[in-house]
Amino acid sequence: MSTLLDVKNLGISFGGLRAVNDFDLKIQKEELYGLIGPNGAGKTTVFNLLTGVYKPDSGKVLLDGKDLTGKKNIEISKAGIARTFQNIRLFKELTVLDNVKVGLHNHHHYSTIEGILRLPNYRKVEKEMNEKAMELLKVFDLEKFASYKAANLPYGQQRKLEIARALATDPKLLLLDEPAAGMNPNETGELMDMIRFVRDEFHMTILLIEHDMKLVSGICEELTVLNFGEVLAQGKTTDVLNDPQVIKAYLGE
Ligand SMILES: Nc1ncnc2c1ncn2[C@@H]1O[C@H](COP(=O)(O)OP(=O)(O)OP(=O)(O)O)[C@@H](O)[C@H]1O
Repeated sequence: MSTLLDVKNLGISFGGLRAVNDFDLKIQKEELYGLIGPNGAGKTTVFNLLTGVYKPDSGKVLLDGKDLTGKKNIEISKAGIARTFQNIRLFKELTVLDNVKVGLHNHHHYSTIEGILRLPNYRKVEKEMNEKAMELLKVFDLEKFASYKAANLPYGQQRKLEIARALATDPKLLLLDEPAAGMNPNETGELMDMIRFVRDEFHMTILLIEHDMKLVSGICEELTVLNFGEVLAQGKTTDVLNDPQVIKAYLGE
C-alpha cells in the first residue's frame, strides 16, 4: 500500500471561529475512507480546503507526493481531486450525457476554431467523448436516460450522475459529500454497492462524508471523526465506532 493523500496540520479560521484545526489525514491508494462527525464539525470545510475553495492558513496537502497546498480549484482538479456536493450541483438544463461530457473536457481538447467550423479533429474528439460518456453512464445504469434533461431524473439518479460526472475528470481521489443524503434505504443499499464497484473497477481512492452509519460501517475501512474542527478519533472503522469518546460526542446523540 502507498499513501495517496497526506494532509498535515491543516487549519482555517473564519473570523474568530477556528473551523478546522491541526487536521492530519493519511489515505492509502484504493482505500475507502470516511469522514464523520456532528453537524458543524468542519467536514465540508475540510473538503473545501482539499479542493481549493478555501486556502488553508496552516498546514500542507500532498496528493501522490505533489504539493497542492493553497492551489486554485482548477489546478487541484487537474492534479486529480474530484468531488460531489452535499446539495446536488448538476447542469440541470443540460442532458444527462452532456453533464458527463462537461467532466471529460478536462482531458479532451479541440480549438475554438475547430469547434466552430466542425473540423475533423472536433468531430473525432466529440465522437470519443460521446463513447466515453456513454461507457460511464452504463456503469451507473444511467445510459437509458442519456438524452433526458438532468433536472428530470429522480433524485437518487441525480446523485449517481454527479458521481459519474466527477469520475469523468479521471481523478486519483474522489470526494463524496453526503452521497446518501435524501436517499431511501433501498437507494442507499444500491449506492453502497456502487461505491464499492467504483473503487474496485476504477481502482479509485474514495473519501466520503456521511451521516448514515449503516453506509459508513458497511463500506468504510478507516474513519476520522471530527468534533469542533479537531480530530477526535482516527483509525479502523470498528475501533473508531467503539471508541467511548466517539460514542459520547457523536453516536450517542
Ligand atoms: N465560509 C464560511 N464563513 C464562515 N463560517 C463558515 C464558513 N464555512 C463554514 N463555516 C463554519 O465552519 C463550521 C464548520 O462548518 P462545516 O460546514 O464544515 O461543517 P460540517 O461538519 O460539514 O457540517 P454538516 O454535517 O452540517 O454539513 C461551522 O460553524 C460553519 O458555520
